[in-house]
Amino acid sequence: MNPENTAADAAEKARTLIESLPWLQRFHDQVIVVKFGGNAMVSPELQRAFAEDMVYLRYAGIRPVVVHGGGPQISAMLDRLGIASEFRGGYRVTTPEAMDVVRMVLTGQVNRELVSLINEHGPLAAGISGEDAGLFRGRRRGAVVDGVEVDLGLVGDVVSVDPASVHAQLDAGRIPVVSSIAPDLDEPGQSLNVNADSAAASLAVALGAAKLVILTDVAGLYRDWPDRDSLVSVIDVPQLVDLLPSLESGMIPKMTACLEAVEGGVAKAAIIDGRVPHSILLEVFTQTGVGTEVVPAEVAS
Ligand SMILES: Nc1ncnc2c1ncn2[C@@H]1O[C@H](COP(=O)(O)OP(=O)(O)O)[C@@H](O)[C@H]1O
Ligand SMILES: CC(=O)N[C@@H](CCC(=O)OP(=O)(O)O)C(=O)O
Repeated sequence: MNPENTAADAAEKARTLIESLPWLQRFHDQVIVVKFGGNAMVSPELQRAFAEDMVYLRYAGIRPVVVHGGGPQISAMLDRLGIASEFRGGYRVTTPEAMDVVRMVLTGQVNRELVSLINEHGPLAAGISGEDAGLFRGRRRGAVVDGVEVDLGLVGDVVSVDPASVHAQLDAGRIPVVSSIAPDLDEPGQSLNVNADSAAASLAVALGAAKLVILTDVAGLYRDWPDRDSLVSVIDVPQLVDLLPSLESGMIPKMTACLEAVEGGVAKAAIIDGRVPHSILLEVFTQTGVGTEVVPAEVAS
């Protein structure tokens, strides 16, 4: 082996490590809410890398909070059970029969799997359903599709958050892993299906998070989807408000969530490619970040 190459490699590694110093300082003891989308958790390797990243953030002195999705996993279970389901405006039309499956898959399956993957590194993760300890309270919502109001069934928005249970886990040094189900404020005993991007934004605001990071299965937001040359690296709130009506399907709840988070005081929301292992480490610890960042107007201008 050439000793000069070895020295150059070592210098490069040291540069990469030291580049993280300002971010370690910036995010020390800060909450970062990470939304892990169902489409980003498609392989065991990606799930494993995600669990490692959460443990890495925790030992780097950051307070990660995970909110997970599971849309494809819910669809697969509904298919197996022969229950029809469709998406309107990016949201799943949820019948009472489908609601039982949504809750079973999110809280009973996906949440458990993520908790146990993180806990392979030590007893760090604690699963919390949005229904536990009054964490979320929801209200039914519809959607407007092509100018027409659509009934989504048992789909809700989070209208209030009591973050005490999440704070308690964070203060105990744990990594909370949250599923996006909310009790219906208007109908006791009824649960609502909340889009996980939207639940993550509500939680990020309530926790006063420094950042919301959404992992999905594309490199970020494309201005002219599906034109791969139109990836947006930074967009501010007024620009996003202008763009939102032209967006389609899964990007509608995602970008609405980023908007709500930043308008609610979260300094930055990022959409990044969860198919790239460890992409969140690059987003948190490097100057340039990856994917699309949503920032308040005064930061971008
Ligand atoms: N403008 C856009 N930019 C990027 N992706 C888009 C856009 N419009 C629609 N999409 C679609 O949104 C999908 C991501 O949303 P979704 O499937 O709900 O992901 P997740 O399960 O991570 O929440 C992408 O895979 C892509 O097909
Ligand atoms: C209302 C609504 O659409 N809820 C979602 C909840 C899961 C989710 O958001 O999962 P992803 O993040 O993987 O898309 C659903 O039923 O699929």
